[in-house]
Amino acid sequence: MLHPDLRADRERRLAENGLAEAVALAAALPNLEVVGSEVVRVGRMQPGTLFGSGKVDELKARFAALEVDLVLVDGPVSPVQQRNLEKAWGVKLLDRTGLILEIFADRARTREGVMQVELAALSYQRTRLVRAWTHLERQRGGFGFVGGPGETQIEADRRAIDDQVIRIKRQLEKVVKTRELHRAARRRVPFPLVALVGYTNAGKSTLFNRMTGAEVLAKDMLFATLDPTMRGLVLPSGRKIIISDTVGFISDLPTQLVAAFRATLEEVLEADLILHVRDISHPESAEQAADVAKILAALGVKAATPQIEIWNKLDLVQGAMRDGLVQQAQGRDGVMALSALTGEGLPELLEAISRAFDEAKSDLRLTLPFSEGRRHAWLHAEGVVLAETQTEDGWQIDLRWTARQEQRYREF
Ligand SMILES: Nc1nc2c(ncn2[C@@H]2O[C@H](COP(=O)(O)OP(=O)(O)OP(=O)(O)O)[C@@H](O)[C@H]2O)c(=O)[nH]1
Ligand SMILES: [Mg+2]
Repeated sequence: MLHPDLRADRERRLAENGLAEAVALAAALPNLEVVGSEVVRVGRMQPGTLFGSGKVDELKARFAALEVDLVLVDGPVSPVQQRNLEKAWGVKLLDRTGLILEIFADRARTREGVMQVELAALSYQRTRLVRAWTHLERQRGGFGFVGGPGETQIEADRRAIDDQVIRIKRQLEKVVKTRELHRAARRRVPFPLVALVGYTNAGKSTLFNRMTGAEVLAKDMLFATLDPTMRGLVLPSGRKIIISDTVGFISDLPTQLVAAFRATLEEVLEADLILHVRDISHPESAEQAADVAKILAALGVKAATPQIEIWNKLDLVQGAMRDGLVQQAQGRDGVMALSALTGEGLPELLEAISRAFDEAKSDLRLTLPFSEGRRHAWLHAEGVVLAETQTEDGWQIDLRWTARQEQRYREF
C-alpha cells in the first residue's frame, strides 16, 4: 500500500492519516493481506510513472522480495501511469477509486446495490479503456486520427461497455420506479423520516441499532453498510419516526459512485431531519465532517433540511478534552455529544429529535371539501388538527403544524 504524498494537497490532511485510512480500506476487502505500507513523498509528479524512476526501481526490488501481487496506490493514478507501473513492477495495481469500487462490489447485496456498483465500475473502466488505448497508439506511432491500429478495437470495446451501461440503466430504472411507489406510499403515512449520514466507520449503524434494537452489521471496517435499511421508532414524545441507515461517505469518493448511489441516497434527500454522525475521537474528525458536508451538497440535499450533528464515540475521549467537547456541545444548538457504544447521551438525543419535530408551529384555519377524504384523514393521522366543524362547504379545520408538515400537505 502506497500513499503518494503530493505537495499540492499536503496542507489539507496529514499523509500518515491518509495512509492509515487507506490501510483500513484495504482491510475491508476479504482475501487480502497488507504486507507493507508507506507514504511516498512525490516532489514532482511524473506524468508517465507518477513516482520518479529511482523510486520505481527501488520499489520494484522490494515488491519482488516480498512477493507482492497487488499494489494499492492511495490516490488517483492515470491509466497511463497504471499501465507503466504494472509493467515495470510485474504486479496488478489499483488506485483509490479502483479499491473503493472493489469494496463496494464485494459488499453489494441487493439487486439495486449490485447494479449501481456495476454501473459505476463500467464508467470507471470506460475511461481507463479509452485513455489506455490512446496511449498505446501513441507508443506505436499510430496514425493520429482515423483508422489507427487500435482504433476499431477501442471503438468495439467502448460500444460493448455502452450497451451494457444502457441495459443496466434500464433495469435500474425499473427498480427505482418501484422504490418511488414505496416512497409515495410512505409519504402518505405521516411519519417523519430521519436519515443517518456520516463518514464511513463513524458509528451510524451502531447508533441505528441502539435506537431501534435492530441488528445491522456494525463493524470496525470501512463501508460495512452499503444498502440502506429503515426502521420505525417511537420517540419519548410518543411520536413515531422512520429512521434510515445508509452507506458511509469517504473523502475523494469516486464521482461515479456518488452518481450511482444517488437513488439509494434518496432517503437522505427526502429526510425531514438529518443526523450527521461524526467520530469525534478521530484525529481528522473536522476534515471528515467537511467532506460529508461537501458530498451532501453535491447530492442536492436542501440547505433548509434541519440537521443534528452527533459527536459520537465520546467514550474514547478522556480528561480535559472530553470536558471541553461536552461543554461545547451543550453550548451549541443542534450538537449532541454521545456514545452509541455505551449509550450515554442517547436519551438526550431522542429528546432533541422530538424537539426538532415539535418546534416552530403555526396556526391556520382551512376548509376542506368533503370529497377530500384522504387529505382529511392525513391531517388527523398527522395529529395537527386542533378543532373541526362541518359546514356546507366541507370540514372547517383549525390546524397547528410545522412548515414541513404544511409543505408535505401542499405537495399531496
Ligand atoms: N468506542 C466506541 N466505538 C464505537 C462507537 N460507535 C461505534 N463504534 C465502533 O466503530 C466501528 C464502526 O461502527 P459502525 O456502526 O459500523 O460505523 P458506520 O458509520 O455504520 O460505518 P460504515 O457502515 O462502514 O459506513 C465499530 O467497531 C463500532 O463498534 C462509540 O460510541 N464508541
Ligand atoms: Mg454502517
